[in-house]
Amino acid sequence: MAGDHNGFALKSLLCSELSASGHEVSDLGTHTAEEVDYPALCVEVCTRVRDGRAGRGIVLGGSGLGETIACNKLPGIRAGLCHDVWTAGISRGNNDANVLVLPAKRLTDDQAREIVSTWLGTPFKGGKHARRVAQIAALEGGG
Ligand SMILES: O=P(O)(O)OC[C@H]1O[C@@H](O)[C@H](O)[C@@H]1O
Repeated sequence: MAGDHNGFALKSLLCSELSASGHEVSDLGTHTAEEVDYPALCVEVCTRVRDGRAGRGIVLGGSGLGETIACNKLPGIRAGLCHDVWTAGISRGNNDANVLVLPAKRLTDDQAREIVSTWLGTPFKGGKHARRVAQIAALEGGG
């Protein structure tokens, strides 16, 4: 997990709670409320997901838009910006998202907890969605 200055507080809360519930969690920063640039934090998370050191990644920002754009620049990363439980379920079930991006400025703690829980607990549906995920992956080579 990682988050910029906008996501720092919620990220710290979620890290603690996920750890307490038995998940193995790495907090990759930022560790203060001081303003930071988020792209490098996205790379830290996504690199671990790509090389298998992490099963999933979670990134928090203000809107989460910049983080989503940055994460999806890395081949093999399918980052979904999720505002609610519905989009969390779609991003996993249909898109096999391996990175969850949360808009910290628009979520209560409880909303964030519900989104993360749904996202972690929803399996990929496969079938026609696997075909589409493969078509997306092919775009990484220039289409
Ligand atoms: O808070 P500032 O630095 O203005 O903007 C950073 C935010 O801009 C958005 O794309 C990202 O979600 C990031 O958190």
